[in-house]
Amino acid sequence: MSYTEAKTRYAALGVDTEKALKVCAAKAISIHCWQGDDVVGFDNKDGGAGNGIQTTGNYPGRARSFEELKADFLKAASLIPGKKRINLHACYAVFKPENSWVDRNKIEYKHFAPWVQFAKENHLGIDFNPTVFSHPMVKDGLTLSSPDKTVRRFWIDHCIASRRIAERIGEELNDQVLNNVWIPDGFKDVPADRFGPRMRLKAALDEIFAESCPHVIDSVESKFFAIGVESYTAGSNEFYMSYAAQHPGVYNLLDAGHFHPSEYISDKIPALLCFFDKVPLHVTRPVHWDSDHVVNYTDEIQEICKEIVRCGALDKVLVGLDFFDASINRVAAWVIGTRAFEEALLNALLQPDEEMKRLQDEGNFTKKMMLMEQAKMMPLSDVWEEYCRRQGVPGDERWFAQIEHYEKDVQLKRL
Ligand SMILES: C[C@H](O)[C@H](O)[C@@H](O)C(=O)CO
Ligand SMILES: [Mn+2]
Repeated sequence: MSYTEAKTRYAALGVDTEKALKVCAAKAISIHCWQGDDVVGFDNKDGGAGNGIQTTGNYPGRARSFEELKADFLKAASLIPGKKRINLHACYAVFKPENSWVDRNKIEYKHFAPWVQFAKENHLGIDFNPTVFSHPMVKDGLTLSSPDKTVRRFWIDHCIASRRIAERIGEELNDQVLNNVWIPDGFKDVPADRFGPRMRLKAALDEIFAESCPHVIDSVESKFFAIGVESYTAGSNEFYMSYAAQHPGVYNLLDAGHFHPSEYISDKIPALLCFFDKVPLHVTRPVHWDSDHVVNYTDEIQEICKEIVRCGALDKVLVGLDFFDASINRVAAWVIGTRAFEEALLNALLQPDEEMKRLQDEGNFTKKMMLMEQAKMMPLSDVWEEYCRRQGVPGDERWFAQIEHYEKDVQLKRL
């Protein structure tokens, strides 16, 4: 079927494909830089991801420097339709002879100015994160909730420094920058004290968020469990949700992989939208105990996008991606995951939502179900191809040939 025929088919359901194409293209997706190098960063050359975070796989061609990461990111971006931001972690500070290495509690805007230049050159927004892992100051698995004052001080100073950097990035780009705090703190086994670490974390957050940063949107990211912290995490969902509810301007970030395996963030989005004017997300694909597989076009990704659209919340839900897979080509992983999200977003924009809501409110659940099922059979792929054509990227699997060439000509030469 051609786009013109698809347009007519959708119009019969009351769906305007032209509007969907425009809205989809305007929604910015924050693409995480850390997929390109297995969350290693530039501030700890001999180290890798650790102390609360783990990447598995040994596929060749990992980006090892600022130049390589930028090149890989641009290659991926050239194959992805839609508006893009780049999500940076503090461990991606760019150290140069004139801006030599400093520890994380001493980082400054100058270490990220090269990223801002990159963003300006490529029309990207930027988001930011303090890096509270992969560092010797993670003591006994704890950071901001540690009983050791020196440990807490180090990480509070790092988070304050990160927030100031995010503020300056926002000033430079004349934009709002999401600055998201995630910490790995928790216990493998049943804790003797669950309250103390959370009270220390609460006090640390109060210090971190004390300064006014008008260009920063603050968020805190909960996690239910991880390998090595199976029994308890200090930053649980209830903890951060309550913190955000009491601190206007701080938001509870929902990571799709950080909940009980049968809990879905698609249902949490409309719940939070009843109370918060922003809902930041980490879109990822959980598989059993792992929270960070590459996003695919799954039922839950489709539901997440449907909720964003149905709630009229495209401006309120801040979409960031969060996956890292070192077992496949890392640039392809970016492209597959981000395109999958874009496909799901376009699909969500093509649903006959008004009609289905009306049927639900009238109690006509039979017809609502019929329409919901019918919508699954609509010619999404023709609209997708048209979207990609207008965005100047391949609509079908032909993008992959470009990755194969890039792998051969660039990535494999890094060995
Ligand atoms: C690198 C990210 O900050 C990290 O993935 C975090 O967001 C997370 O989800 C940890 O599981
Ligand atoms: Mn996350």
